[in-house]
Amino acid sequence: MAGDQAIRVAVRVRPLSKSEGTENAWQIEKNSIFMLNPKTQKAQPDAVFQYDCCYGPETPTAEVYRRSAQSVLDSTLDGMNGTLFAYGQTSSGKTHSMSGSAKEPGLTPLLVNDLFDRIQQDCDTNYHVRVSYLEIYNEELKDLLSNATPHIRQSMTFCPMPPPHQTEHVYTI
Ligand SMILES: Nc1ncnc2c1ncn2[C@@H]1O[C@H](COP(=O)(O)OP(=O)(O)OP(=O)(O)O)[C@@H](O)[C@H]1O
Repeated sequence: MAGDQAIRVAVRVRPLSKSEGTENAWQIEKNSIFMLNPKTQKAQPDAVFQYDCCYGPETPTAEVYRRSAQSVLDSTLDGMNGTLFAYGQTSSGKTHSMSGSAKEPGLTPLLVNDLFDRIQQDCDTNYHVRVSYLEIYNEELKDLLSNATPHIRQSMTFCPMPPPHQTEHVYTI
């Protein structure tokens, strides 16, 4: 558990695409999203949604990681279970936030790099790191690390390997 809550919910709003126009339908203030009246562009006080964190399009993934994901790693290294997942409709930015790109790495590579940095700093402890990568789509489970999806395995090069005497890697497929 990070902080005083077991579950924390953050909202990240992506930039509008060209087809979506230029006028925002919302406004972020602290941890709240206000829906705007389309005519007046003013916040509608009866349409306010509160979350643990709200991020607008200007917030880089590294900041989202620092404020909303790093504490999950902290808790996990303290022996607790932690889960970080993205949820949203198609095109809302899940892949951008979780996987990202070489230019702006997502929460997964940022967390994995952070994990191995911390493992490297702790010479007194043996760590087992297990990785599985699954997709559930239309109620079908796909193993993304199997030989059937080599392009995905090849793309997983973000993780620097620490010296073998410090860490044992067990890839559970
Ligand atoms: N915070 C952001 N900043 C800039 N671009 C973003 C951001 N979030 C998403 N995008 C862009 O919006 C588009 C849709 O995002 P993405 O593919 O991550 O959505 P998704 O939720 O994974 O969609 P799907 O469920 O269909 O796979 C992509 O072109 C992505 O680069």
